[in-house]
Amino acid sequence: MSLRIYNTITRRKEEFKPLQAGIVKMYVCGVTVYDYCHLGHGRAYVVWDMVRRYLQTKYQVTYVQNITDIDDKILKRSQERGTTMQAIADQYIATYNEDMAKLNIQPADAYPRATESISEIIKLIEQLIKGGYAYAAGGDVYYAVQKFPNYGKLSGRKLEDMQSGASGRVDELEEYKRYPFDFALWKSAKPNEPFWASPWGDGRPGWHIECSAMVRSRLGETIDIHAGGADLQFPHHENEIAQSEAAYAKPLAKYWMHNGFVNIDGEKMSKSLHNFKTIRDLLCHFEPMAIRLFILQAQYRQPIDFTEEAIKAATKGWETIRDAMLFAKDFGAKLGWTDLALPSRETVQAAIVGFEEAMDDDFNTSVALSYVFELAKKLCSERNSLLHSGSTDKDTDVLYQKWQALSYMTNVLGFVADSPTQDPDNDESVINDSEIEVLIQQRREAKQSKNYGESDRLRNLLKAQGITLIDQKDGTTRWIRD
Ligand SMILES: Nc1ncnc2c1ncn2[C@@H]1O[C@H](COP(=O)(O)OP(=O)(O)OP(=O)(O)O)[C@@H](O)[C@H]1O
Ligand SMILES: [Zn+2]
Repeated sequence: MSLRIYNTITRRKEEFKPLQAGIVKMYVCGVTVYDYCHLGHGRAYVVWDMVRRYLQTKYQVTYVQNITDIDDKILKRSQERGTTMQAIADQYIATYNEDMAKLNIQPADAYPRATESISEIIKLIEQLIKGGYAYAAGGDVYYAVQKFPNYGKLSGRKLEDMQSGASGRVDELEEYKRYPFDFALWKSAKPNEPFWASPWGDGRPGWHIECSAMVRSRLGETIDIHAGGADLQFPHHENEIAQSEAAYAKPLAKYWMHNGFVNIDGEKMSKSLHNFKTIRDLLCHFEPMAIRLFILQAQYRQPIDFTEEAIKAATKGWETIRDAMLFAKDFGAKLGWTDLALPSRETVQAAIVGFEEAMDDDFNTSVALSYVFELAKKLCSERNSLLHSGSTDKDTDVLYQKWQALSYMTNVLGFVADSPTQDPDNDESVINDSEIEVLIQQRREAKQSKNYGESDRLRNLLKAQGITLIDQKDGTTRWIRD
């Protein structure tokens, strides 16, 4: 069987055929950097990492993921903290990288930042104005959605229906818009905001245009896979299509992929709903690979309900996989195994047929994991007999083949069994002073907005990491390490 991918734009599973033989160009929409990542973000990037790893077994993959470092939310956070947008962005890019490394997500081949792509963005906007798809008004530039006949082709929304369902209100900051669903490509500078010079005056780019410009500059006019969370289908990806396809008259991407949400009590985990668990918080209680397993137990398009019990259950599952992965390290010498390196696909091909069929069926990791568990349980039962009686009555060559197949599959799914050796003086799992200050500041903001649940959560989070807070009479907070 060959790989089939559910393509959001055609609404069906299609055989995957890259544009150019042997090569895959993949672009994933990245985070807006103004806070710690939560489990929903973790899911998105674990899923795209798994897709990338599986594609890497057959193709040469170039994976680009942008960083949105210009945005109202980043600006607001920088004003609250009395610092610059860049300082906020740098801080949360660093914490993003730390969290994702713990989940064993491979770094992207490039992480273009919006602030570093301004000239490409301006060029693209100029091209859209020239083509009659965009208009400048009052220092802003808007995309005229009615000029793009295919508007709505990804999300299946029609402008007529959207219009009858809309209240007709126009954002007061976008007063120059001619039509309610037009969207900003460039926003004129407001007082105390960072800005860049442009042919339309000082200002900053809108969100959607950055991805169109970065796909073009990093990967080209048409790419193989464009991916992101299901909430990005509309308006973000719809608008990216409108921009890029109007400018270059070519499809932006051949396959559009979208991951399902992590929900809590039936609602999307999100910062704005205050119902989120940060990856950092979860890593205080759970092993990173248990979180990775929790995410991959579901097929990537299905919703996942977050509960602590479900991650506890995934922890048990992970321990079985981990012990089986470590089988060769623990017993290989005793059994006379000499080659403990990761096997090639050719070596294990016959033993991974079911696993690959599941992965070929739109990356069905839920079924693929059943093949991992089948082998892991067998290896763990041998592990028990080796631990208790010091020997096994099984054919050691057969056991070796099982271990090789398991190693191959777990590697494709991105699991690592060895906990990284830690230098106690440079232990990333120990919260550092600046991270403590950030959490104290967040707690102060939570208290100011009378969100006492959140302020208690932050106090407990710090307590769990051995940090005790002492509130002072003057409103400041001191802290000590236990
Ligand atoms: N609960 C979730 N489940 C799965 N994916 C999510 C979830 N929340 C965000 N994502 C995905 O994470 C990626 C980065 O999201 P982004 O930084 O834009 O945050 P966001 O969607 O605004 O999150 P929030 O709603 O919490 O502010 C996007 O692809 C988004 O779809
Ligand atoms: Zn994007």
